[in-house]
Amino acid sequence: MNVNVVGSGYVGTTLAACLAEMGHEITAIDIDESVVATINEGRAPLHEPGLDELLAEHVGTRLQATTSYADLADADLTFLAIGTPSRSDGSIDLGPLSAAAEMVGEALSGLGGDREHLVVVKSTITPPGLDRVREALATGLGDVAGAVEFATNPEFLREGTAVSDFRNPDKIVFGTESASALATLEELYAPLIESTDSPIVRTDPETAMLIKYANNAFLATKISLANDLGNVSKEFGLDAYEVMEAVGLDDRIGEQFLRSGVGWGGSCFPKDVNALIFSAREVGYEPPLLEAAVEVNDRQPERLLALLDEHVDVAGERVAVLGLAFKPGTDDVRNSRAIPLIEGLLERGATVVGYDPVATETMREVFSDTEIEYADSAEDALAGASGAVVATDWDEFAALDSEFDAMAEPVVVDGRRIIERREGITYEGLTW
Ligand SMILES: NC(=O)C1=CN([C@@H]2O[C@H](COP(=O)(O)OP(=O)(O)OC[C@H]3O[C@@H](n4cnc5c(N)ncnc54)[C@H](O)[C@@H]3O)[C@@H](O)[C@H]2O)C=CC1
Ligand SMILES: O=C(O)[C@H]1O[C@H](OP(=O)(O)OP(=O)(O)OC[C@H]2O[C@@H](n3ccc(=O)[nH]c3=O)[C@H](O)[C@@H]2O)[C@H](O)[C@@H](O)[C@@H]1O
Repeated sequence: MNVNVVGSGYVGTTLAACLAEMGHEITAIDIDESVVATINEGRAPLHEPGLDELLAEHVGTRLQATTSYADLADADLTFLAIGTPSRSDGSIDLGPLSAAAEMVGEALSGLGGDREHLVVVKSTITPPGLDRVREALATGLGDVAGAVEFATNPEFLREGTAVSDFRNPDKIVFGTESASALATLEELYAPLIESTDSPIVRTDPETAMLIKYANNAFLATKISLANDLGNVSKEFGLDAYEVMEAVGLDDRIGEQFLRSGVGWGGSCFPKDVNALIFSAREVGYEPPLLEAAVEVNDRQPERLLALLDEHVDVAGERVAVLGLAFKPGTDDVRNSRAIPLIEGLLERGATVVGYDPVATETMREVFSDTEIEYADSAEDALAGASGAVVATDWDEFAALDSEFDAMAEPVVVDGRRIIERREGITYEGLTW
């Protein structure tokens, strides 16, 4: 099939590359010229394992990127994979997605005769917000609004494993309003459905989006519960990992997303849980459990710094922050737990030295070189430091050993249970 993917971020680029891999003809559209140029060179505009290889294989044959909406109507369907960032009140900013929907509508307004087109929202957007996107699309379409159908197809991939998650989904959710829209999506995904046996959930567009929010809210709350129980374990002098490993053996609970520590970050859990809380309040419901999940998460970085305070007064001292990305495998620092840790250290008057294998450049946009130092290796970050805090569980941190010997005061507070305890360091785990 011939497919447009509007928005070439983590989701859009992964979608475009994986659909090309499935044999479809893809046009990736982004307003950012540098993103488009990078994709057309056969490289990913962001760090995501496996994506460069897929793009190198398919760009120029089954996939090309452009900033132009001009040929949109030539395709069978158009995905919208535009960001839906948080506002300060927790609601999502529908501006970029609505603007893109209107531009798509305008580009499709030339559709004539019996041509039909399906517009599929891939972005995560609360059910009440969908009408605004429908309206924006209809405004752009004008007279031919009837020739375009509307659907949602929420995405469940994780950053850092986006390509493999897309290829092996736990479920595929289609939110459609007609049998023909559903048939189009099933035809598009047929190669994936056949190769993976993934269960298909067929529902309406709004329910599909609430499934997405409920999914993320459940996972974030699961981690917050693990953190709450982890804090209790620590106060009892017990190891939360030993406890939760046993708890996870219960099939009804499951072993995943029970790793306690400095909490959840990223572009989605914080944004989506807060958006769900905001939307629930708008219709008159206060969701106490979701609010508590956010509160527990917000407190974890300060708990970590309080542990550091017990061992060292960091005012005027160098402190290493190991890991800047919100999780390993990505250069994304959006809502990374490293950010409140760095802020707390700066408030204490520390000189912060950050290190991350891939996220230094993205963190430079949050903290400039005048605010914090960036090291080229964990070894350089640790040298001369009077304390180290661990914000991201990059594998390479597990191998650190003699590097700690160069610290001025070898106090290590681990927020991710990645550092090996060893002789010669004062080691504190956040929940163990
Ligand atoms: N990042 C993730 O792991 C996941 C994200 N999602 C959801 O998918 C959506 C997209 O997220 P990301 O890919 O992370 O966003 P992103 O911020 O990485 O990428 C969005 C892209 O859209 C482009 N863009 C903005 N306005 C445009 C326009 N009018 N026309 C064309 N391009 C335009 C931007 O230049 C940018 O490249 C969000 O709603 C997010 O919640 C869902 C599942 C996973
Ligand atoms: O909607 C989205 O964007 C995506 O959000 C999450 O994916 P992602 O944010 O990429 O990463 P996760 O692996 O879920 O990790 C999120 C945060 O939780 C933290 N985490 C995760 C697992 C755990 O046991 N403990 C824990 O603290 C991670 O360190 C990270 O900061 C979901 O897992 C995806 O299914 C979803 O599609």
